[in-house]
Amino acid sequence: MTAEASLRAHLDAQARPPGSLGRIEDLAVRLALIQQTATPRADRATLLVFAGDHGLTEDGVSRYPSAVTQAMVSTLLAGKATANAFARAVGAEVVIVDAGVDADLAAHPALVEAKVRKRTRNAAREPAMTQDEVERALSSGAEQAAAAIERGAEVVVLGEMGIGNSASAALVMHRLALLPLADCVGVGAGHDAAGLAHKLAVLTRAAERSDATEPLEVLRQFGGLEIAMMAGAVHGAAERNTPVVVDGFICTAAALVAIRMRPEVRDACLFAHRSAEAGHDRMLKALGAEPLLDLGLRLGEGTGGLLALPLLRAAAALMSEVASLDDVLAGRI
Ligand SMILES: Cc1cc2ncn([C@H]3O[C@H](COP(=O)(O)O)[C@@H](O)[C@H]3O)c2cc1C
Ligand SMILES: O=C(O)c1cccnc1
Repeated sequence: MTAEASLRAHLDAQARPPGSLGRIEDLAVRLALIQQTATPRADRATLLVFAGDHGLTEDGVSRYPSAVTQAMVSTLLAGKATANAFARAVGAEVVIVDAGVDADLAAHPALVEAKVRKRTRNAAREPAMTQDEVERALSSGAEQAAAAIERGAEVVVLGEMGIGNSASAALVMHRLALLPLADCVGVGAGHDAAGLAHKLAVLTRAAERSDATEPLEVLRQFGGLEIAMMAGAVHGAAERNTPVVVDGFICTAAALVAIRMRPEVRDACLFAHRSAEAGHDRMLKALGAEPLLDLGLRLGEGTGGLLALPLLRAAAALMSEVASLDDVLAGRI
């Protein structure tokens, strides 16, 4: 019997009708296969929020100014952002990683200083990163995942904060999912119709600048420092048999890069939710992923990933805490 078949047989023998927990059973099996144990665990979770700024904001791709990134990083460090509230609600450690915020940030116990540079270059005019920068961001992201796992995390949840990053993610999706740019661009943090049309026009110019389709080059041309670090974190977690929870649109674009670079890491990725951002559903389909939740979220920061954590914990508990029907019927409980 394969590992998967024996895990399924274990669930089928439990004191309930076989298959009665639907996709929670699939999730339990996935967790066991990723962690390579019949008794997976998801109690200890770390949310890594990667923060970075984008040169593309110079051309007005976001409704909000770049300075909001730094302001939200301060808010996350003060424990007052939505991600902090959700992390407390579900029980998860929060670590903020400065991947490329366009400001000098004061030291803080919850802040990891990993700045590769202050913001990316403007991808509408030139490659967002150099080869050296993109490689440093990837390896730093892997190091952050490794450090969280070293501290005891059984699950890594990815999140991001970076004004303009839905534009960068749309370009990445366009090139790696091979979908028309208009199908990849959405309102992000909240454009009106004119703002969305302008964003598409700027990104059309960016896309005309390079015909890259190879994942590392797409990341270098169009990505962000926080997107590259999240891709590296997917690699770092997968290498350590640790499930990595993928949040919304921007996070999924990073996972797409990570998976196109190393297809085997797909197995470690758990897709938390279907974002309301236009394009996310198509990107999930391109990855063959069916997310756990569909709540109309479009925030980022890892908020959707945190909301999926209780499902992971229930699925892990299912594997090890439920009696078999044989034991129940034989009066052994
Ligand atoms: C106050 C505020 C808090 C946020 N938290 C996450 N995002 C989200 O919005 C940004 C992406 O949208 P765009 O590409 O349109 O700028 C990212 O920072 C993402 O995490 C926020 C956005 C804002 C304005
Ligand atoms: O889906 C997301 O993660 C998202 C959507 C819009 C803006 N920021 C994040």
